[in-house]
Amino acid sequence: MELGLRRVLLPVAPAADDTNGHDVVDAWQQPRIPDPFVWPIVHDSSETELDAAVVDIGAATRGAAGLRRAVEQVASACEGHGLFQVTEHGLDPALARAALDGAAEFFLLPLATKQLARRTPGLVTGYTAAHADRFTTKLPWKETLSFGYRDHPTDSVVADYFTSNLGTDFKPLGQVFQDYCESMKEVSLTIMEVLGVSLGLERSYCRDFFADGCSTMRCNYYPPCPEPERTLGTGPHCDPAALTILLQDDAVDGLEVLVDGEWRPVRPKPGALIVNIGDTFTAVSNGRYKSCLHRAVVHRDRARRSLAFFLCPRDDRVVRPPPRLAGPRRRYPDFTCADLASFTQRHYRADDRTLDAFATWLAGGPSNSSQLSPPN
Ligand SMILES: C=C1C[C@]23C[C@@]1(O)CC[C@H]2[C@]1(C)CCC[C@@](C)(C(=O)O)[C@H]1[C@@H]3C(=O)O
Ligand SMILES: O=C(O)CCC(=O)C(=O)O
Ligand SMILES: [Fe+2]
Repeated sequence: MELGLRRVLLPVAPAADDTNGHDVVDAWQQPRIPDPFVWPIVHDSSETELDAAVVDIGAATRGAAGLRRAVEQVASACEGHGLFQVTEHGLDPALARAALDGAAEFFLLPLATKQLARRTPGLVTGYTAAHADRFTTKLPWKETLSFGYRDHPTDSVVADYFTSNLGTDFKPLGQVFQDYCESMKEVSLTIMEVLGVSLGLERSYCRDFFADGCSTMRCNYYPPCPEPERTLGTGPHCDPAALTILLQDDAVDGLEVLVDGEWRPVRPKPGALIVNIGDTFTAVSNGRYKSCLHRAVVHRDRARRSLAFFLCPRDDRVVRPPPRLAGPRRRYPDFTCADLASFTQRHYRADDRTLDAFATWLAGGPSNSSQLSPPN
């Protein structure tokens, strides 16, 4: 879907603070990766693909038998590695294609244009090139564009984000992502119904908990890499959100999940969406469901794009397990997603132990700032 972005005029002069951005996009052209992109340890990928359950979410909404099957599948997946695939989700394939193509077009624009939406320090939203504005080591081999989504009766927050940050030339792309986020929100709430039932809760409990939530959409662009074995597109981590719905280029894999000490590639069924549990839902389930530990690898000769929709509750909603799940022992302290976002964006680089580090921080843990300031 050609969105005519190529005719977007460059701003007069790039801003002075864009050196990192230029250094990064220049790195994409080098024959060897610059040192800041070298990750000290990059474990090999397993030959064994992840055996991810394929959940027919459409059948789950049509009757008791479909719901029962879906509940069994998600319970088993979420008590294990925390990832499954969904089919019959209702996402219009043309809209999915338009979103992937639109993201592809955006990332091919001149850096100065992309930096019109550069990330504001302390926030998730905005454009970044390899997070070079935040970190100086273990830089991820990627560019990202992230923006917020919440349902609103009259505002189109995503469409407005694109036009207000990038200009009216981006109105068509903004509308594509507005429509995409609305679809993702509905799919995620349907999945939340199944997750709620699987935890023995009222079918509406989790849907209601997240219905007025504030979500984040992240577009990832992973350029071809001359030394893919020495770096990572996205390092090992658990998503801080409650649930992530990932759409990737059908033909270019890269997502991997740690299972039994192996990094197992995720090969989605064509048309399926990949879903993983995040830290916030681990807390809601009082530790019963596992936040999926995953990473993204890059390729020598192929670019890759992925669209991640992160479902979160309203910023100020207190995250705690319902009484039925709280039981005698609480695994995590009460928190809000505003606290968690502040932690990951200001104090700590989300990784494979974000939730535990966050709980320690909340409890006034080690004041040793070097332990919590973003590692360079
Ligand atoms: C809350 C978030 C922080 C990150 C984006 C996200 O919305 C969910 C995933 C997080 C992240 C991808 C985990 C790995 C490290 C990270 C720095 C990255 O590689 O992008 C994380 C994101 C971030 O911008 O901090
Ligand atoms: O690109 C991928 O496959 C994974 C991206 C991811 O994990 C993230 O953005 O949180
Ligand atoms: Fe992730």
